[in-house]
Order: sequence, then structure tokens, then C-alpha cells
Amino acid sequence: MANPTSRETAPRETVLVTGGAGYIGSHVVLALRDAGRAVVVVDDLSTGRRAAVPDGVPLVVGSAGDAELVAATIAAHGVGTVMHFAGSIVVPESVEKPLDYYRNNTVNSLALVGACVASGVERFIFSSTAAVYGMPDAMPIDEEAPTRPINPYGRSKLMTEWMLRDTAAAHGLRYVALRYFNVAGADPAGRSGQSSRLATHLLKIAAQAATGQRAEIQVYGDDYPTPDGTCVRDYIHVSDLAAAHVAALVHLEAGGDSQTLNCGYGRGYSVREVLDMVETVLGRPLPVRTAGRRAGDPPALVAGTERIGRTLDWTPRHADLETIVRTALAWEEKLVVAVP
Ligand SMILES: NC(=O)c1ccc[n+]([C@@H]2O[C@H](COP(=O)([O-])OP(=O)(O)OC[C@H]3O[C@@H](n4cnc5c(N)ncnc54)[C@H](O)[C@@H]3O)[C@@H](O)[C@H]2O)c1
Ligand SMILES: O=c1ccn([C@@H]2O[C@H](COP(=O)(O)OP(=O)(O)O[C@H]3O[C@H](CO)[C@H](O)[C@H](O)[C@H]3O)[C@@H](O)[C@H]2O)c(=O)[nH]1
Repeated sequence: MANPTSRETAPRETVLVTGGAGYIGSHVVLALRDAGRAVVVVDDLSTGRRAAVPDGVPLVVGSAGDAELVAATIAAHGVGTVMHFAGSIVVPESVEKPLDYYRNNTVNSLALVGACVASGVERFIFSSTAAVYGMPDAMPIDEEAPTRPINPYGRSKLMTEWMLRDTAAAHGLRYVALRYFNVAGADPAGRSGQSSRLATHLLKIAAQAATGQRAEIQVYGDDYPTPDGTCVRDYIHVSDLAAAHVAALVHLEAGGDSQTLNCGYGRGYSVREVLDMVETVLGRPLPVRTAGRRAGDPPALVAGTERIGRTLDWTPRHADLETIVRTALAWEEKLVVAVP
């Protein structure tokens, strides 16, 4: 029998979660813990919060691009899988500071993947984005659609997908790149949620307005070629997205091949429909104003979900807009009380 204290022979079952103190990463840490998995987080706390990492989960404060730190963490914790959430995520900021985005999203991912290869990590799960598609020609978007990102954020993520594909071909690493559509909502048990005050996402803005932290909500454009003129997005509940990561882990552990998968529900809601639902759940109107279009917004983004459906053992459990809105509002109310 293997000596459990030996690093050479100990089973490498721990999952290293980079960016585990952030919005999505913290929900994945909860899902992994709920599934009985051992987890270690590496996060530089640039946008994440220490409090988002549950008690009992080791947090290594540092950069996911620090190859020495990552290698030491892999060795110390017996890491066999890396889930990579750490990154910079604000699209307009990526236009103003492209090199910051290439550094944090691409260069740091290169160092991380290199450390994984050098340390013999066999499984890698990557947070990619619908932004890799740019302005798609057809809807819903399947994974074979052309990747033509229209901003540095999308390009910085697409380059990491390419790096993973080439690394998988050359080394023993297998990966799942998950292309998230619009992630929203919060843990239904109230353990985590979107905590960044600077978030730019529609539902976060609406939740801030609902709790009196924001004077109004601007609708960016009502003259798009969509049924009500406002942009359509495929909103996926963050806890369903977290469950998709656990399913991707199971897929790779069972010897499954490398995959690139959309994460959405395959149906879209307009900005107006989202705001109507927020008002319905609140039982009162919100100050909503129509403003001009925001640069770079595609009229509609809806995920093709056939591939994730046949590849992963994943059943969405929170796939209705009302649940997404209710959990987002409940989290915001909790946040306002905790950090007024
Ligand atoms: N939120 C969305 O709608 C969305 C959509 C598509 C893809 N994504 C991707 O999902 C991932 C997580 O996004 P999020 O919404 O949870 O953002 P977030 O800002 O809440 O989380 C990012 C986390 O990474 C940490 N971090 C950033 N750079 C780091 C570094 N170099 N080393 C270590 N830690 C670092 C931050 O402190 C934070 O805890 C990102 O890679 C993002 O590109 C998010
Ligand atoms: O105050 C706001 C905020 C947003 N919107 C609109 O609401 C929709 C959703 O906007 P978000 O900012 O919530 O999300 P995006 O669709 O712009 O971005 C999402 O998809 C991108 C890919 O295209 C990236 O992956 C990004 O991280 C992810 O949040 C867009 O039509 C936007 O114009 C408003 O009308 N008012």
C-alpha cells in the first residue's frame, strides 16, 4: 500500500482553485466542498475577499502567475486538478489598459499552465467566456462558431484557450475550457454572492439600485434588432455554473478528453425582461432610464447547449430568471447590512 505521507505516492486529489476568493470561484469552492472534495485556493485578493473563502479551506495569498508559489502549493497539497478563475474581467477597462489584461489573463495563465506541466498536474479547468465569439452571425452560438473577439479581454482569454489546446497536444495535460455566458445570482443558501461594489453587470447594478445604493439604472440602448429593442443575454445561475465545474472535474477524472463547452441555458432574456422581473420580485418599480448604446454590446448572445448536455453529467437546478433575481437580491440585502 502507498505510504500516505509520501509526496511521490500520495493520491493527488486536491483541487487548486485560483481566484477562489472571487465571485464565481467562491461558489465553485462551495460546490467542491459540498461534494466532499479537498480544495486549496490561490488568490491575490485584488478583487476577491478573504471572507469569501470558507473556514477550513486553505488560502494562499499570491499570484496565480507566480510559478514557484504554484509549484510549492501543488506539492504541499497533493494537487491533481487546477481550476483557473483568477483574472481581470472588466471589458471597457481591457480597452483602456490592454497590456494589464494580457499580463494578468494571458501571461499569468502561461506561467500557471507551465507550473502545472512541470509539476505533473493532469487536469485543468479554465474560465473562458462568450466574449471569445465577438459579434456572432448565428444564434444560438455553438462551440464551432468562429472566435473573433472584439476586445482585449476576449482576446486575452482566447489566447489562453489556444495555449491549453497546444499544451494538451504536447504534454499529458487534459483540460475543459468553459465559455461562460452571463453569470448571475448567488448561492441559494446565502453563503456567497457578487460582492464587488465595482461590478458592472446588469443584475448587480439592479440589485444596488434596489437596495438604495444607486440612484438609477440605465438601459444601454433600446433600438437593437431584438423583440423589445434591448439586448438579449443567456443568464446562468452561478450555482449551476459551479455544478458544471464539478461535472467537468468528474469528466476529466474518468479519463474524458479535452473539451471546450458553452455554459448557458440556451435561452435569452432581454434587459427589459430582467428589469421587469427585478421589479416583480421587489413588488415596486425601480428608477430605470433609457440611455445610449454601450460600445461593443452584441444585440444577442445565447448559448448552444447541445455539447455540454451530451458531454457532462450536468443538470441545471436554478434555471429560471426569478430564482436568479431572488438570490441576487437576497445577497445584496445581506451585503448592505454586513458592510453598510
Ligand atoms: N462574471 C462573469 O460574468 C464572467 C463571464 C465570463 C467569464 N468569467 C471569468 O470567470 C473568472 C472569474 O470571474 P469573477 O466574476 O468571479 O471575477 P472576480 O473578480 O470576482 O474574481 C476573480 C478573482 O481572481 C483574483 N485574481 C485576479 N488576478 C489574480 C492573480 N493574478 N492571481 C491570483 N488571484 C487573482 C481576484 O482577487 C478575485 O478573487 C474570470 O476568469 C472571468 O474572466 C466571468
Ligand atoms: O447598467 C447596465 C448594465 C448592463 N446593461 C446591459 O445588460 C446586458 C448585459 O450586460 P452585462 O454587463 O451584465 O454583461 P455583458 O453581456 O456585457 O458581459 C458578459 O458577457 C461578456 C461576453 O460578451 C463577458 O464574458 C462578461 O464578463 C460577461 O459579464 C448588456 O446588453 C448591457 O448593455 C444595461 O443596460 N445597463
